[in-house]
Amino acid sequence: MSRGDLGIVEKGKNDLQTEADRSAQKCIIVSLSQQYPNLTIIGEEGNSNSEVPSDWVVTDCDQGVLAMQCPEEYVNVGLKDITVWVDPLDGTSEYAQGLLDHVTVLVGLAIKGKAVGGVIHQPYYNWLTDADKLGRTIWGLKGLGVGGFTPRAPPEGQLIITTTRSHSSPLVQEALDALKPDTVLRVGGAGHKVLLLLEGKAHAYVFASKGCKKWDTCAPEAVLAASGGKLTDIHGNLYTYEETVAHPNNQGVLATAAGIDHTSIINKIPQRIREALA
Ligand SMILES: Nc1ncnc2c1ncn2[C@@H]1O[C@H](COP(=O)(O)O)[C@@H](O)[C@H]1OP(=O)(O)O
Ligand SMILES: [Mg+2]
Ligand SMILES: [Mg+2]
Ligand SMILES: [Mg+2]
Repeated sequence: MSRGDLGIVEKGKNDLQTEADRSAQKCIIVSLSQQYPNLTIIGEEGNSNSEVPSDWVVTDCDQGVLAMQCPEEYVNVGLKDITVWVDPLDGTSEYAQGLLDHVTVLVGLAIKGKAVGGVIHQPYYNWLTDADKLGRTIWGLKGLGVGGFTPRAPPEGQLIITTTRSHSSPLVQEALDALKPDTVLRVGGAGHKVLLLLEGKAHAYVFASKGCKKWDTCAPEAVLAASGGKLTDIHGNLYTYEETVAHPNNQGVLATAAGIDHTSIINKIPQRIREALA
């Protein structure tokens, strides 16, 4: 970004990759693989086993998190049960347009195919308002809770929905119309939208479209679940995250904040949309 050249590569229609996506992925994958050899890690930007500068490699752990009691159900988990899903830069389209606070870095942890843990790092949080306090890191583990931030409930008596700003379609709009929201917040990134749910700025995240992939939803799903919320496909089914699963989330995304009735929102999705995303 500061070099003035993002190194953009077009991977497909409305699907960019920048040098930041490539570099962040190398940093995360090399760091995790050095600390945990043989860990299965799947990153959005393909294989990244290349050399990286030594000061990119993270060799320490968060002592505050390590000091916590590991929930009983994870004590005996083996390395082969774990799949880590890395989205090194979520919200690339917005990043390329300079909407930097839409960007997050997502690391999701699945055990036997279930999304149970995740980190959502927002590197440019506060960039326009308080540059001295730039960035924040939110993590969650089902059974333990959310750290780095205190979730807040969305306002009662209204429905605020967050959705895509750069990947809309007539079907996406039709789903929103059916839900009759008071307000629609169109922002970039799956991580950013789930942060809006955690912050109490939106009640639901609705994306009745293909396009998101497993690395977009694994960490957000786990952090949201750790806070009491829920992320599923448009039919209300959980995605699974085992190593062999297909990457695309072809049945869309529907997520709700803690305390919001997920099923009642699912039930308002018109049949026509369900069939289109069957
Ligand atoms: N059609 C698509 N092609 C590629 N990526 C998509 C598409 N739709 C959604 N995504 C990914 O899901 C994220 C959330 O979607 P949206 O911002 O449209 O709500 C996007 O930032 C992008 O992740 P990424 O930026 O990591 O490539
Ligand atoms: Mg991408
Ligand atoms: Mg993404
Ligand atoms: Mg990405």
